[in-house]
Amino acid sequence: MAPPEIPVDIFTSSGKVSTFNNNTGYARRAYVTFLAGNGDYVKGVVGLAKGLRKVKSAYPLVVAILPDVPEEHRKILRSQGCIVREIEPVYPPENQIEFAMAYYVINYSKLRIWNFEEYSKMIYLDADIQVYHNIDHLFDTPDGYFYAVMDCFCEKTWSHSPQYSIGYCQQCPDKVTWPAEMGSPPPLYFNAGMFVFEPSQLTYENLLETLRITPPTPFAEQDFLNMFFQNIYKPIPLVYNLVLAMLWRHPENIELEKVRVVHYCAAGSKPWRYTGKEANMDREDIKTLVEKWWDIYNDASLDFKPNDPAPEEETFSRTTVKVSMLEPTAISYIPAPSAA
Ligand SMILES: O=c1ccn([C@@H]2O[C@H](COP(=O)(O)OP(=O)(O)O)[C@@H](O)[C@H]2O)c(=O)[nH]1
Ligand SMILES: OC[C@H]1O[C@H](O[C@@H]2[C@@H](O)[C@H](O)[C@@H](O)[C@H](O)[C@@H]2O)[C@H](O)[C@@H](O)[C@H]1O
Ligand SMILES: [Mn+2]
Repeated sequence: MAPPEIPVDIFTSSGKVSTFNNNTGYARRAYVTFLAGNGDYVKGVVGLAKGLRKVKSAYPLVVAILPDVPEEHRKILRSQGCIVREIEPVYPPENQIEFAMAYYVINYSKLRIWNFEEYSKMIYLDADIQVYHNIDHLFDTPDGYFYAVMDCFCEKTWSHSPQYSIGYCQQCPDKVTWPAEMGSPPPLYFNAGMFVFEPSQLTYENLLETLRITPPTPFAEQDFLNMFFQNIYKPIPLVYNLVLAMLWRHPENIELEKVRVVHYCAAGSKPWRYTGKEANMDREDIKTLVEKWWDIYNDASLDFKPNDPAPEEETFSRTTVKVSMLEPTAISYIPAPSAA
């Protein structure tokens, strides 16, 4: 029996939300990203910080950095208004696994963000993500669930998986149905480049304890998080994390003008490394999305100014959206407000 419908107020606003500050409410919300190494991903974080400012997000950006991030990069991030938090690495148990990308092994360190207990709710964003329309309303989703966008299994990076071998993808479950002889279809699976979560010491300890006894798999912490949060995972609309491969794998599922968040995760699509030479990188939509990223990155008016006014009170239209809390196995979307 479906649980009762829980009316949920989802604010749609022109990008500003009042942030009352009695330490129990909105003030304990933040975006968080992850930065490792002394390479060029720091450009991704600067772009993200400026993008959130452009859409007038009411919340700060915390950057969880590994010890190997150089002081010069830390200064750049602070100069852009980021809250820089050094974390210790997290390594998976000893393994012979071949990760889909060798560097994925460092992504387990993302798990430290569950320990940021000074925040009641956070939205994690990869550094290769850009936010083009305000998504602050996602902080008002009901607590107790893990919200993220469903991934796609059609790229070669999935060639290790049974889904890929039979051409099955959750983005089009009727195209190739899951054969009965292979048991039940895989549970809904999210892309771990963006998710809405609640930091908690208990969850953090459970995560690390479970990791110690979980053999690593090709998509590293993304596979692990999907397994760990399987029973409370709630899919949210694709507009909140456009995995670029969706543009050529499932164009029928995408209305680009409505997309709020773009995830530059396809091979060759990192804007700061873009050459246009890899497969699909010569597409007009990809070129436009890379240009849009650079427009924000190069826009000096979006640089942090220390005396930037705190987001002022803003009237916002409040819509009450009934979100039936169906079991995670059924796709229950939080309808996306119309693009701002
Ligand atoms: O050298 C690196 C590689 C990755 N990352 C961080 O780890 C995340 C996940 O890696 P990536 O986005 O490249 O994986 P993809 O989404 O492309 O599979 C990045 O977004 C960054 O936040 C980083 O800081 N430095
Ligand atoms: O360490 C595992 C990574 O797994 C994910 O990236 C992959 C995965 O989503 C595939 O499904 C896509 O095909 C691929 O393009 C994409 O790069 C996350 O975006 C990243 O943050 C990180 O967790
Ligand atoms: Mn990414």
